[in-house]
Amino acid sequence: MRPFHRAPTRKTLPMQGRGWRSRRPLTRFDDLFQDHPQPMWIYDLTSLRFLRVNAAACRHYGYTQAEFLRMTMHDIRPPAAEGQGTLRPAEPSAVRTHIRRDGLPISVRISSHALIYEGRRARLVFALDVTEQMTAEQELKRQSTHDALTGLPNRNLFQDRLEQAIAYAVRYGHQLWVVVLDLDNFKLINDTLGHASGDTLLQTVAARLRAALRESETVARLGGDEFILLLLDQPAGSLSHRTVQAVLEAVSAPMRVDAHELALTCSMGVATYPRDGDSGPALFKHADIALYRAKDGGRNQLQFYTSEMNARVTERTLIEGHLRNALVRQEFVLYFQPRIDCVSGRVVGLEALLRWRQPELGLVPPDRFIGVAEETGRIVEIGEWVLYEACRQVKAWQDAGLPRVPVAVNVSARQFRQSGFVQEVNGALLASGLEPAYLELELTESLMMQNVEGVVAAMCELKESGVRLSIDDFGTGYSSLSYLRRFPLDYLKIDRSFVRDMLHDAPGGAIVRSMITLGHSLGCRIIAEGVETPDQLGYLAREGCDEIQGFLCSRPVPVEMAQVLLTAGG
Ligand SMILES: Nc1nc2c(ncn2[C@@H]2O[C@@H]3COP(=O)(O)O[C@H]4[C@@H](O)[C@H](n5cnc6c(=O)[nH]c(N)nc65)O[C@@H]4COP(=O)(O)O[C@H]3[C@H]2O)c(=O)[nH]1
Repeated sequence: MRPFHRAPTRKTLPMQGRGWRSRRPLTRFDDLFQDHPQPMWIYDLTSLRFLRVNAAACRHYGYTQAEFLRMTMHDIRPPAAEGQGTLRPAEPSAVRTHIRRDGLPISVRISSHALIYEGRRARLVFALDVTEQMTAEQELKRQSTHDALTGLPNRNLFQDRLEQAIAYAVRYGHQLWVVVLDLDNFKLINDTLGHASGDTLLQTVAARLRAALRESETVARLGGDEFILLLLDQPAGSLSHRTVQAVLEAVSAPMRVDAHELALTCSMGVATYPRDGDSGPALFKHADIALYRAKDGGRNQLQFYTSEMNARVTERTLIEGHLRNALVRQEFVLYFQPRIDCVSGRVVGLEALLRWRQPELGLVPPDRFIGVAEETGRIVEIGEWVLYEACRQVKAWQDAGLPRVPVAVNVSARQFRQSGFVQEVNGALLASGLEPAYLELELTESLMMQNVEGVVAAMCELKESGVRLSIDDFGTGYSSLSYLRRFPLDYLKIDRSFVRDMLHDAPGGAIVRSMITLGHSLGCRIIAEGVETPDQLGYLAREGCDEIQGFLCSRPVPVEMAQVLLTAGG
C-alpha cells in the first residue's frame, strides 16, 4: 500500500500531529486508516476525486476500492445538497446527506482536515453515519408537533403557524380567519360504534379537511373531535362561501366506517384577524366562543364571533361562580305548576320547577342556569336536592290532609346517566315516606335517544319500584316510533311549541291530533304543555287530550300558593 506521504513534513501533513510526531513508520498510519471502523477517505480539493478510501467506507457506501478511486465527491452527494454546484468543504461536525451505491440516502456527520497528499491539496474526511439518530430526532420532533392519530399538526404547531401568519398579516395588511370545528354528536357515534370506528372516522375527516384547504393553509387537530383551521387571503376580504362549502363537504360527505354509512355534521366558530383579535390567544378564544354559540344554537352551523357573545360568556362565568355555593346557601326553592284533567277540571298533578334566588342576580329562571349546571356537572347534586325536596313537600301536603296528587320532577340527562340514579330515587322516596306512585319523573326525548338499551333498563327498574315516567317536550327530539314502543312510559307531554301553533294552520292541528292518537296507542296519558287560551283547551279536549298544563290554569307558583290551588282544585 502506498504511504500517505512520501516525504512528510509537519507543515504538509497536519494530521500527523500527536501520533506522528515520533515519526513512526507510516505503514502504522496506513493500517489505522485502512482498518478504522469509521468510513474515511481522502479527496483531491481541486478535482474532487477520491485519492484514498478505507475498507469501512467501501462497506458502508457499497463501492469497491477501485470504483471509489474512479469517482469524485459528486458521486456520493445528491445534487440538491450541493447548492449551486459548488462543493464546499464541510464545516466541522456538519451533517450531510450522502447517497450509497444502492441509492439509499444516509445522514453522515462529517469532520475533515486539510492536508497535502502526494503533492496535491486534499482533505481527509471522517464520516460517521447518524441516519438512525437523525431519524429518531426527526420522529421526536414530529411527535411533539403532530397529532399521532391523524398526522395533522397539533395545537403547538398550529400556534406557531398562527403567530407567523399574524406577523405576515400585520406587515402586509392582510386578514386571516381562525375556524374551530367540532363534529356534532361524535361522542354518540364513538360510544355506539366503538373507539376503533371513531378513530377511522377522525382520520377520514382529517384527510378530507387537509385536501379541502390550500397548501399554505393549516388544519390541526386540537384533540377529541375538535379541529382548527387557519385560512388565509380569502377573495374579497371575507371568508369565501367556497371555502366554507369545501370544509362542510369534507365533513358531511357520506363515509363508510365498517359496515355503516355515516353522514356527519359539524359546528364551526370563526374569529377574524384583525377585527376579533390581534394575537393568537385572542383569536383562539374568540373562535371558541363562537363555536360554543354554534353548538348552543342547535349545532350544524357556522357562527362568526361577535362582541355580544363575549357578554354571554361573561354571564355564564358569573352564573357558574355563583352556582358553586347556591346549594349550601340554600338559594334554591321549588315552585309548582298544577296539571288539570280535561274532563273533570280538577288538579290531578303538580310539576316541581326549580327557582334560584340569588342575592345579587335576583330570581334566576332555570333557562339561565340549568344549561350551565348541566355542563359543569353541578346538576347532579342540584337534581338530587329537587328530588328530595319535591317528595318531602308532597308528602307533607298529604300528611296535612290535602288531596293526594303526584308530583312530576324534571330529570336532566347527566343526572339520569349517573350511576346510582335509581337508588337515589328510592332513597328520596324512603327518606320522605312518599309512596312511589306519587312520584313522576320527566325525561326528555333527547335523553332517551342516547344509549337506548341503558335507558330502557334504568326505566324498567324505576317502573318496578312503582315510580311513573313521562316523556317531556315530546315532538322535539326526533324519536322514532320503534324506539318509543320500548320505553315503559305512563305520560307523554306535548311540547308547548306544538300547542302554540296548533290553531294557526291545519298541519299544526293535525300534528297535535296525531300525537294524541300515537300516545294513546302506546298506552300513555297525554298532557299538553303551555296551554294559554280557552280555544286551545277546547281543541285539545275535543281531540281527546287527557290533561293540560299552562298559564290558562296557573303559572308555576310558590309552595303557599300551590297549597291553595291544591285545596281548591284537588
Ligand atoms: N310560555 C309558556 N310557558 C309555560 C306555560 N306553562 C308552563 N310554562 C313553562 O314551561 C316550562 C315547563 O317546564 P319544562 O318544559 O320541563 O322546562 C323546564 C325544564 O326543562 C327546566 N327545569 C325546571 N326545573 C328543573 C329541575 O328541577 N331540573 C331540571 N333538570 N330541569 C328543570 O327548565 C325549563 C324551564 O322551566 P320554567 O322556566 O319553569 O318553565 C316551565 C313553565 O314555567 C305557558 O302556558 N306558556
